[in-house]
Amino acid sequence: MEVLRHLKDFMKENKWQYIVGVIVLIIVDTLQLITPRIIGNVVDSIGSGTISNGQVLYYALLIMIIACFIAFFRYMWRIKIIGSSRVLEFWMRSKIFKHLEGLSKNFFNYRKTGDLMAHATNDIQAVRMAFGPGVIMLTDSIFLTIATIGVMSTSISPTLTLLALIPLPILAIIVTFLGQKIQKRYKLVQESFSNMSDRTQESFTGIRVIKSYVQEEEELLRFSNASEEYVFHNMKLVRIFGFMFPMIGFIAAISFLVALYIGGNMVIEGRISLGELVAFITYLGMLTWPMMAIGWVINVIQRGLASLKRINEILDAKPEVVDKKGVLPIENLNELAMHISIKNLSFKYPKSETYALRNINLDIKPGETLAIVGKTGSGKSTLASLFLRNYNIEEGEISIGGVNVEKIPIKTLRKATGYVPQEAFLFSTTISQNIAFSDPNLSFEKIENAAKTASVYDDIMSFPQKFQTIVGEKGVTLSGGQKQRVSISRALIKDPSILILDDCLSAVDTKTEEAILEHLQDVMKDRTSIIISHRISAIKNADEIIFMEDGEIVERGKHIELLRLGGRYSDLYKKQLLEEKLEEEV
Ligand SMILES: Nc1ncnc2c1ncn2[C@@H]1O[C@H](COP(=O)(O)OP(=O)(O)OP(=O)(O)O)[C@@H](O)[C@H]1O
Repeated sequence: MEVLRHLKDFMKENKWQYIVGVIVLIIVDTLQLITPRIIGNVVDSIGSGTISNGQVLYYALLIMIIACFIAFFRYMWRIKIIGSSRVLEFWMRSKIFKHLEGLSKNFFNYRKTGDLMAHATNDIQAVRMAFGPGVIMLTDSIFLTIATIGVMSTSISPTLTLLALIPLPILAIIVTFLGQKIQKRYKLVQESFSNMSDRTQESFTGIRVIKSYVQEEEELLRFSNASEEYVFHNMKLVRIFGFMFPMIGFIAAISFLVALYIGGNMVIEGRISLGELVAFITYLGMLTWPMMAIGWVINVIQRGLASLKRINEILDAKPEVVDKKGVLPIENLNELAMHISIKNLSFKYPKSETYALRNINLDIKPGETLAIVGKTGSGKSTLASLFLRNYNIEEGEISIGGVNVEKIPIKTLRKATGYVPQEAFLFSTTISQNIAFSDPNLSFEKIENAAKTASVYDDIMSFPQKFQTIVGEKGVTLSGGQKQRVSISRALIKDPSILILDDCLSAVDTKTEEAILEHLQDVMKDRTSIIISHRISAIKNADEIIFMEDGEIVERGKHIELLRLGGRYSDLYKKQLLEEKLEEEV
């Protein structure tokens, strides 16, 4: 089956678990069929007075031994089938996670995190249900139904079987129909739950904004609405369950009624024995479950397949940026001269019609610092992301030491690049682990030095737990500037050949910014730095400054040269000087 293509390896590895599980399940079903027969025979023997006390005890013990075997085999199929479905859940989760990690940045631009989380939870769970309880229900509904009906009609009475079974297909139809309704309502319950959780999380994350805008009452109302909606959908689900179970009981009761009335008459007429009627009624009771299972299994498998299709879509997505044929075996970027050259580079984002970069030409010699300034949306971050090969370059080229970056393994390039993004993202672990993210085995001395270079050492030492301070929700909330500096330390500890600071000093005051840049000059003296900033004070010492507008370089040169030019850069500088002066006066 096409839809199972991504599960081939799992099926190969676990095929025997399922085969053994299903065989054991069939053994259990068969054993279950023996007990009513024994009870029937005992009843008949008691009726005719042809059985002794010892024989009754013997049959009772036999039933007990069968029950023990059934218990043991039930344990076995549970381990084999339900256990394998849990392994499948783990296996799929790891596969999806690994696959997502390998996809290019563009994939995540168009997918909501919530949707990906849903695939990782609800969809995987639905597939697990199909491969666990689904397999059991399918086996039971096929085997138990056929075998029980077979035994009832061949060994007791085909007419009675036919008449007593008439209501049971209605049971299967009702369970199928209501099962679909339950799925729909269950989905609504899940959606309203996720909506309520989102609301709660957002309220607590934004509590400062809520309080400062005195929106507590309104927020409470919004939360109550979400909570009420959750209760409303849950009640609808409860109602359907409330209807379904008595309905099942009612239909099963009609079957019993038919069996008792017609079967009772047959006993009176001597066409079947009393023991056979007792066995028949027990078999009938056993049939209720597979009849319900038929209804459930259709839904469980339908849902599982739909989820598997959604998961397949993710697993079929191919990373857009990969090492192409002819990539050179460069393990360390330092094997190349660090001369970066950009020629006629133009770039459009995938699915975008407009150019984010137009005809960029640059030359950055080893050890030099390139600074990029410009209005928001002018293409600064885009240029930085192309150094990291987050996207494929379609027009023009970037080369390092004369080698086109497409010929350098992506891993080598990214390992050698220290990238600090605009939004400082820290993991919810210790500061020390955040800084040593690229290599957990780095010495503490290196971690300290990286923190010193990024001027965050004193801040860290002022926390009670120092470098062991947990960052984020469960720990200390770092200020924006502290986060930015920890994230700079994380890039510096890599000892990068190229350092890219993407407007990552915006939350740091001018003095600290100067201190960081001074330290960086020492650390990066033989390496290349690219600094993107809105603040001219941060970049005025750069070897080359480019001013970007609408994806183009509109001015370029050193600070002094650009001031002399009297263009956009010089205007921006004057504006910022004025702002600084005003701030000082205030
Ligand atoms: N993933 C994306 N898909 C499509 N267009 C994008 C994407 N990211 C950015 N853009 C567009 O590309 C242009 C350049 O964006 P970029 O982020 O490079 O600007 P920037 O100069 O770094 O801005 P800022 O200073 O505000 O960070 C903008 O018009 C932006 O809307």
